[in-house]
Amino acid sequence: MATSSFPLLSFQEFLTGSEVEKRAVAQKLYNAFHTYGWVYLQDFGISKEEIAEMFAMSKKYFERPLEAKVRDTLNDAETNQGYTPDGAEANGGTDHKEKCFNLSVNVLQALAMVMDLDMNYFSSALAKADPQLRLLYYMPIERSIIESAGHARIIPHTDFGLCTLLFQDNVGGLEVDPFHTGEFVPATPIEGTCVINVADLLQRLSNDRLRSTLHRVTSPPLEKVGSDGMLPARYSTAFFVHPSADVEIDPILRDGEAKKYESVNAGKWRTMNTAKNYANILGPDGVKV
Ligand SMILES: O=C(O)CCC(=O)C(=O)O
Ligand SMILES: [Fe+2]
Repeated sequence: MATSSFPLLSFQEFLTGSEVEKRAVAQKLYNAFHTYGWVYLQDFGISKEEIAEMFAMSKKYFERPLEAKVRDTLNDAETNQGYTPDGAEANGGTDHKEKCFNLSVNVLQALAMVMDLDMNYFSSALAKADPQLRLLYYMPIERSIIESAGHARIIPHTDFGLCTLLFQDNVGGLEVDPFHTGEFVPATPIEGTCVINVADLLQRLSNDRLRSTLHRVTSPPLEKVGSDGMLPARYSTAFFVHPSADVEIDPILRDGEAKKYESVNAGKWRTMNTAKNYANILGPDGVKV
């Protein structure tokens, strides 16, 4: 089985174990998020078959003609739904979305346990949430293009919500720079796992105790590159967990700690970041006219 430089954790005992077992998993999760902002989770309550079905649906979606897909192009940063040239956010995966949502609430509840927050803190913050299941398709492309300056399959970024659940196929190319030093480490695909990363709002809420990880997608390992220098297609699915629009994210301080971030409104934060990410297609106001 492939291994990675990042912690790999079974979530089983958090889902079905005793209070003591739950707490032990929660602490490991917190430690991974504190040190790396990144964890591989195993036994998280979504079956291999369900994940395979999600990838099959994604493949079918992207195989449709471009004209059909562009009809659903993202046109409003506040709604933040639609096809974009980099990938797509599509409906039709409700079942999976619900499962991913339950998993994210569990993961956040585990963190709440260690952060001494009310156990319902995150389920309340997500009560009217509109999380997004993003289906990503990276088309086959020449390696020399991806590796030229300023190019990548997805450029280095942090995610801007609370956390992200990520399912990737076995192609590879996802890389993480946990310490923001410019040193990217492969986040190798590991069968039967999903990756969970901390995103900006959780970093702000924890006053930097949890790390929002810089990541990118670039060329996979050389053995995956064709003799013609072409990178194979790559599919992944990201599930972005974001609080309800009316929630204020104000850093939770420990005794004597200085506040590192101003409070932000989650709804405005999401619209602002979506508008910024898609400025090319939405224009400066975040709405296509
Ligand atoms: O495709 C991937 O593995 C990463 C996708 C990602 O980072 C994103 O959509 O924010
Ligand atoms: Fe990301």
